[in-house]
Amino acid sequence: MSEECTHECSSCGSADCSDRNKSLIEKGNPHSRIKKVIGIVSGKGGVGKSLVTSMLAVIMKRRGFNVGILDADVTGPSIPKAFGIDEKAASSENGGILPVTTKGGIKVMSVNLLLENTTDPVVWRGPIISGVVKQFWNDVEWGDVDYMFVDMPPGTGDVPLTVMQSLPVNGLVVVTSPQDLVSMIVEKAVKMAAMMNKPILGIVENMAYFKCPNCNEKHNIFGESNVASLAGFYNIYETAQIPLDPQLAAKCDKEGIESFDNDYLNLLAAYIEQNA
Ligand SMILES: Nc1ncnc2c1ncn2[C@@H]1O[C@H](COP(=O)(O)OP(=O)(O)OP(=O)(O)O)[C@@H](O)[C@H]1O
Repeated sequence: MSEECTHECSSCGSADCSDRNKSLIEKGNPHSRIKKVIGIVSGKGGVGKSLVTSMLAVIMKRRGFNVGILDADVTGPSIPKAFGIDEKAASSENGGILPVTTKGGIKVMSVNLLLENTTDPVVWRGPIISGVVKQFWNDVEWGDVDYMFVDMPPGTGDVPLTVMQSLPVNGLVVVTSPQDLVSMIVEKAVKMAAMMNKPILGIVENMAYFKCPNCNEKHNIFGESNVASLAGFYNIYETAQIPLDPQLAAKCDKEGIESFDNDYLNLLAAYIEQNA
């Protein structure tokens, strides 16, 4: 328990109190049986968090598990597009919401599966957005899910904090770009995880290098990587690198992420299976 704890959870400002975090965990839907929850976080937006969430989900599905993706990035939802989902979420006979299942059998819930027009902006304040994420947990009938990947909002603000406190997150994967590593933005995400008592299962350095299709040489466009030293400093065992890859971008942006064929995240997925 934190030294600052006032034993009054509704007004106490201590973010690192384990009792407080436990008490805020949502119950979930009676028709959901979710075994492990893995949050995918980043220090800032646009570094490839949705891409990593989607790839890890696809790998776990290929390994034979029941997989779900809860798109908690409510103002910038990218998951339905990556999987080419056109349909809308339907209501269940129990009055809950049913997730949409991808071609490959992954269950997905995202605000874009509820909006009439997917290009409509979500202009909601933090507490409303946090409420939506809790509804995705409590009102969606997920059924059997071995691994639930949560695409978290970027940064260390109100909504990621609520997600970490409200969902029973077993571990986090931090996604970073090479520039983030230098600017220390990623360390804020790493330190937030420690404050919330959430283990970091791995760091993914995205857009780490470019491999020339002509000469096959690796180019460190943004300089030498220091992901290994950062991971060592914070005792994070597993690191992975994803290069800048136009084919991957095409799959992510044009509805084909389930057909990717690289092994960039295979070791991290195996580590998650063993340790989450
Ligand atoms: N390794 C990569 N190679 C090529 N393009 C990439 C790579 N990683 C991500 N991209 C592209 O960068 C864009 C942003 O990726 P993505 O949506 O996964 O980021 P994000 O961190 O989830 O963003 P946001 O925080 O806005 O939700 C996408 O168009 C994606 O295709």
